[in-house]
Amino acid sequence: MADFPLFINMDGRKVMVIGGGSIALRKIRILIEYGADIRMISSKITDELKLLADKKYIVWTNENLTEHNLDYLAEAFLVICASDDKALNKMAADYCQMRHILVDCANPGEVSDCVFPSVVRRGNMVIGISTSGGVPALTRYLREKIEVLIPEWYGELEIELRQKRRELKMSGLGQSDRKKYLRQWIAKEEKIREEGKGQYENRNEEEPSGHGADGNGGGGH
Ligand SMILES: C[C@@]1(CC(=O)O)C2=NC(=C\c3[nH]c(c(CCC(=O)O)c3CC(=O)O)Cc3[nH]c(c(CC(=O)O)c3CCC(=O)O)/C=C3\N/C(=C\2)[C@@H](CCC(=O)O)[C@]3(C)CC(=O)O)/[C@H]1CCC(=O)O
Ligand SMILES: NC(=O)c1ccc[n+]([C@@H]2O[C@H](COP(=O)([O-])OP(=O)(O)OC[C@H]3O[C@@H](n4cnc5c(N)ncnc54)[C@H](O)[C@@H]3O)[C@@H](O)[C@H]2O)c1
Repeated sequence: MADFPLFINMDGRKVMVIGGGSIALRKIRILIEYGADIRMISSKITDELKLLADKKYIVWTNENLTEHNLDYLAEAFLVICASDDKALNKMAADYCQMRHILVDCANPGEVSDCVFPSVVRRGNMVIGISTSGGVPALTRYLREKIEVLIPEWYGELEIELRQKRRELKMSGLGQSDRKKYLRQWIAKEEKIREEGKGQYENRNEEEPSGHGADGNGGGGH
């Protein structure tokens, strides 16, 4: 059965990552972009992860998870099982499921409530792509296709539309009128940006700080 796509506010949510290898690093890099409160448990970790711990992006517990210290997981919102010890990953996943803690296991065939999608991100606008764990290479392939269709300026457009929507709500217009105006506004603003592409890109060069479209969260993993 296909997975249900649910967009979760991860700001300040506790995530426990088990393992300190390449998969843990990949997941942690993604989670940092969404403000999660990241903990990692593993006695051996990569240099990049050590650097992230030193810079306080993550809190590192320098020991291995065992059946005796599974309570490290107790307060987590999400647990990522990314150790190379399959039996340990399974034990941790079972512990989490008993307690209704979300769990994502990096190994195929293990207990998993969720997977990481591939992401096209333009500011607050997020497109998540997944094959429900089936073919990650297809997920990436589709991400690369969709990225071409959605220019960076959609992030800025979303911020402008947010304000417009607020104004429309305060104007006392009914919902169906608001919907009509917003759709017209989106089409108009999109056209302006598409037609003035060159000009628009130059404008961004003059204002390197930009206006909130902070790019793609999916690439390079
Ligand atoms: C989206 C992305 C996010 C991220 O994690 O970075 C992601 N995988 C990405 C890329 C990718 N991963 C792999 C390849 C090589 C091709 C291949 O081998 O297939 C490529 C493609 C490439 O890199 O070109 C290897 C791989 N991946 C998994 C396994 C285990 C298995 O299933 O066997 C193996 C085999 C390991 C082995 O053979 O040892 C499993 C998972 N990978 C997932 C996510 C979840 C399901 C996503 C979905 O529903 O589609 C899940 C279940 C993990 C989870 O639980 O979250 C990221 C795209 C980022 C981007 O946009 O560029
Ligand atoms: N999801 C994916 O995309 C994907 C891709 C490749 C591999 N995998 C699977 O994910 C797992 C991790 O892969 P990797 O490349 O990061 O491996 P890795 O060898 O780079 O890292 C494994 C880490 O697990 C740690 N570890 C081992 N036992 C532990 C314990 N009891 N408690 C805490 N940490 C412990 C090790 O110290 C090490 O840091 C593997 O089992 C692999 O098959 C998943």
